[in-house]
Amino acid sequence: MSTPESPGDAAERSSTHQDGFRSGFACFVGRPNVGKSTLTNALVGQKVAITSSRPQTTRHAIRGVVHREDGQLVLVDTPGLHRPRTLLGERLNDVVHTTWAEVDVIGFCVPADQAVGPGDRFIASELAKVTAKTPVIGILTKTDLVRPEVIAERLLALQQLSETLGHEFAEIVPVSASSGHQVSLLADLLLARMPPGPPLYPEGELSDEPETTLIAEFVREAALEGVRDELPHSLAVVVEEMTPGKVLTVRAEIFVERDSQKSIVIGKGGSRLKHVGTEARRQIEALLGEKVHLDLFVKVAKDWQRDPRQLRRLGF
Ligand SMILES: Nc1nc2c(ncn2[C@@H]2O[C@H](COP(=O)(O)OP(=O)(O)OP(=O)(O)O)[C@@H](O)[C@H]2O)c(=O)[nH]1
Repeated sequence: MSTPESPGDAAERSSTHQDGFRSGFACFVGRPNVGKSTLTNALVGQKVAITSSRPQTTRHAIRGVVHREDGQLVLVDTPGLHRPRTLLGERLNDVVHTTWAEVDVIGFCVPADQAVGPGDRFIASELAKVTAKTPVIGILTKTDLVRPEVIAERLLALQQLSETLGHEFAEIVPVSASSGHQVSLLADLLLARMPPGPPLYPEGELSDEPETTLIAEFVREAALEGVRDELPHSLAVVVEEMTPGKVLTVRAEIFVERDSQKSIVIGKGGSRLKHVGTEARRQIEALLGEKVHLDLFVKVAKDWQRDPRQLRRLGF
């Protein structure tokens, strides 16, 4: 993983690409759990965003890069937009708004297995404030979960959201990230909205997210596994240190809000934490392509979601 090349490098590189090459940024918006991260992964073809069956797990704008013959699509994965109740909630919404203002196209995701509702209309009205000029593609996700008649019904309901959006959708497309149905069509439609330009990232780059952030997300995902009901959103992970050696040693701290949560994460005699470590280590090794020794520590940071100082320390 590296930073994008400098503009000079990009200009030089463009001469080796054919005319008509397009490149730019896209992001997906939608209620929590509608399948934005899964769709990002399906488009990129490798696990970069964190998926989970619980809402609000994507906290960072993780980028995946789709490399194609005719263009390059940089995908920005935002947190779920929600009505803010805590400082963390407000910060997450700011991240979303900033992202919308910067991208070339927005994919508005609505799941096929649920009716269009107030949550979707809320997002459409938020989008209306920012996206008068940005094309919005309506995406019906998870089409594998419902019958064709339902898909038709939902597509109609999705189209009607354009009234709240204030302008027509640039396209409307049903997809399934799980089966792969129409995923490459979606890539075509997104790419068509990119301006002409050279690749922004070297070939082979899939994610611009710093490795430490991805590693922290792997640990967080493993720590939440099986105890999501007890620890919905009160868990944060910071990678404190990565020390090269015979094996790379990674030291990470898991922050919880209360002592009771600390014992849940650790488990009887440390058994759960050990399992979390094994699971996260497997993913980190796959990411880095080398053997890793993972040291995990669990700490209590009281009410970190409401404390600006702690939020900064935890990277928000
Ligand atoms: N059957 C089916 N399930 C899907 C599909 N896409 C996503 N899912 C499931 O839906 C759940 C939520 O998916 P995510 O990709 O995490 O959703 P998200 O919109 O990124 O969620 P947040 O990060 O909370 O905003 C997961 O359990 C996925 O496995 C799909 O195409 N078909």
